[in-house]
Amino acid sequence: MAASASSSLISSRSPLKLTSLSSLSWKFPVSVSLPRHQRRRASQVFIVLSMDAKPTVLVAEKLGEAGLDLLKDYANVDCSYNLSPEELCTKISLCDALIVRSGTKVSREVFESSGGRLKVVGRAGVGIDNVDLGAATEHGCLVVNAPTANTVAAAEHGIALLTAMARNVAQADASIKAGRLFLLCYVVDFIVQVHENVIDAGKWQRNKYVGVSLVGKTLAVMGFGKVGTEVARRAKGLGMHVIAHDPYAPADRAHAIGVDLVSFDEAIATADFLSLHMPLTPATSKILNDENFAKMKKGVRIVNVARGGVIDEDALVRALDAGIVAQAALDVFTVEPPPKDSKLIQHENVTVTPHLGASTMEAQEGVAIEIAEAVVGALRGELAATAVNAPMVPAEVLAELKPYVTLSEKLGRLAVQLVAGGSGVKSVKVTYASARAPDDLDTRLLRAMVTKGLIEPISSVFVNLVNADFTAKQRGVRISEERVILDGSPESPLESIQVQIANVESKFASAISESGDITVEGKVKDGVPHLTKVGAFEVDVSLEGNIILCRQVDQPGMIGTVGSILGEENVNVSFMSVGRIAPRKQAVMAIGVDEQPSKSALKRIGDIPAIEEFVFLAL
Ligand SMILES: NC(=O)c1ccc[n+]([C@@H]2O[C@H](COP(=O)([O-])OP(=O)(O)OC[C@H]3O[C@@H](n4cnc5c(N)ncnc54)[C@H](O)[C@@H]3O)[C@@H](O)[C@H]2O)c1
Ligand SMILES: O=C(O)[C@H](O)COP(=O)(O)O
Repeated sequence: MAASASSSLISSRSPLKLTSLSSLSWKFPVSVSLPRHQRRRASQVFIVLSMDAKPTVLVAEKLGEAGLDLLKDYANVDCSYNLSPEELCTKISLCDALIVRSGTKVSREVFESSGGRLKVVGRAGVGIDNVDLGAATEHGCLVVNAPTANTVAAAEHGIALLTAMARNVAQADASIKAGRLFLLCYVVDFIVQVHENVIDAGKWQRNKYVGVSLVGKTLAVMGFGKVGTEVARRAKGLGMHVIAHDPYAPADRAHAIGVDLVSFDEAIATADFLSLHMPLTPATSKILNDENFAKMKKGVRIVNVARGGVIDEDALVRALDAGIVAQAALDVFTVEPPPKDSKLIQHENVTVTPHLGASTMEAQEGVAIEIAEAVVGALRGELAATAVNAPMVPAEVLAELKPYVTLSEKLGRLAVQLVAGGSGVKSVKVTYASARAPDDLDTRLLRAMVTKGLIEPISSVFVNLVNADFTAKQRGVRISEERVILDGSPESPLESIQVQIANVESKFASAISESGDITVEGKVKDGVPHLTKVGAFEVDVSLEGNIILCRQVDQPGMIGTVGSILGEENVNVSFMSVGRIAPRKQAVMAIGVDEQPSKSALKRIGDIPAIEEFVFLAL
């Protein structure tokens, strides 16, 4: 860099306090109701809500009491079950959060109908296939789930179905009861006596319901995640030989419990029993189909407590009829509830339950607490550990990155305001200088906040961690990241962050660095973000309030001249700093001001003969 760039801090006053949120009206989300300058100050990493009124949480499916109590401590809770899609769309515009289980479709229309107010969708359970994640992300709505509390319940239900199927428990039970019901038709005692013996004998079908043993049989667990692992553990306890297929599971985790990971084809070809525990994704949709049933051992038995859509249900009926599949035990269906005349449901070799995998008292209490905590945390602006459509940043990492999060957003905000009207921002580079190893610094949050800073001042879009990448892409802004690895102590996560906008003109020519890009750089000093470089000029001004940048010929009295104009205009100066190339040559003066100076004040500054250019930047 050509500039030797000495930098001097001239004056410092107490930094600005953030605008209090308490005055903000609850009914209007901050992103809609506030003047932009207030909104910026109030924004948090994630979600912005006022603090003087409670948010509203719509609970659209039955949730355990403990979870409801937690929600009620923080929010107005509207428990409205069995809403039609239209009713849900109508209600949602009055809600900040929505909690569902698997029975409610949270479609694109729901997000569109929310008018931007819906900030969190909480899925009280694992599967999020009923939530349109793409639409949630586009609308900046966080989706959180409760991924752990029902794992054991689902695994236990899988084992219950496995054992019940192998021993025809459901069929035998239904057969005995059906026989007794038939009896009610007979009114004459005498006839009843006679027929009872006949019918009971007919339904007491000990030969028909001879089952198969589990011990020594091969169980293929398809999807070796939380539930699959618990099923495998339990099946080992039943003396089964357990293999698993999961393209993403680490082999050592499987080995640790005596399970071999095998290919899909090997799993389906060798299994006596298949237990399905993968999520429903485009890759797993109808993964058990005619072609794959044909590869299975004749007489295979299948348990599904994952999602109905992973089986081609018509193909399963064909495989059952052909005897390829001896039996199936299903808790989940492509359409829930399935049609009454479904051939699959009616099939005598099929055992069904109405999506009961997670339905134990214990699991439902656990899920309710897990989701209520996640939703309340998200509404408070905390990063959720169970976020589905945003990076999960552990609380301790977040605490450490907090000032850099603010710095990133403000640098983005400054950089974009330096762009001359008419030049489109297309290419932005963020450079992180740090002594930390690259894998020891998660920059996703910082990138998202630079994006927020870049996009919010020039659009009406509310950008947060959820929709930052999507929004940038949609606007054709390419954000690249670079790491500069410094020597020294990796104690603090970052030394500096630089934001460069390429191929644009600047309304403040001095902001263009040697690379030809608008360049601003900042550091965190004593926990406070500072602007430390503009173009080639080193400055030092705390990033609070607003900033005036002036380029001037370095000469005595400039600070006093500008300072007195601002004083006369009742504008409070918080910081002043001059970065110069060499004494008496070009210099950039950065002035931190609490208030926005009037047009006349700015004109008076511009009229100072030594000032060659200046710009006012709102933070
Ligand atoms: N019936 C119920 O009430 C009930 C209850 C809990 C969970 N579930 C469902 O069970 C499934 C598993 O839940 P979980 O909590 O174990 O989830 P999980 O994310 O912990 O595990 C899913 C596993 O599937 C694996 N996987 C992904 N694609 C795969 C593929 N193509 N082939 C094989 N494996 C693949 C993943 O790597 C992961 O290890 C989910 O669909 C969930 O919705 C149902
Ligand atoms: O994905 C899940 O968590 C299970 O399928 C449970 O769904 P449910 O909450 O509707 O019982």
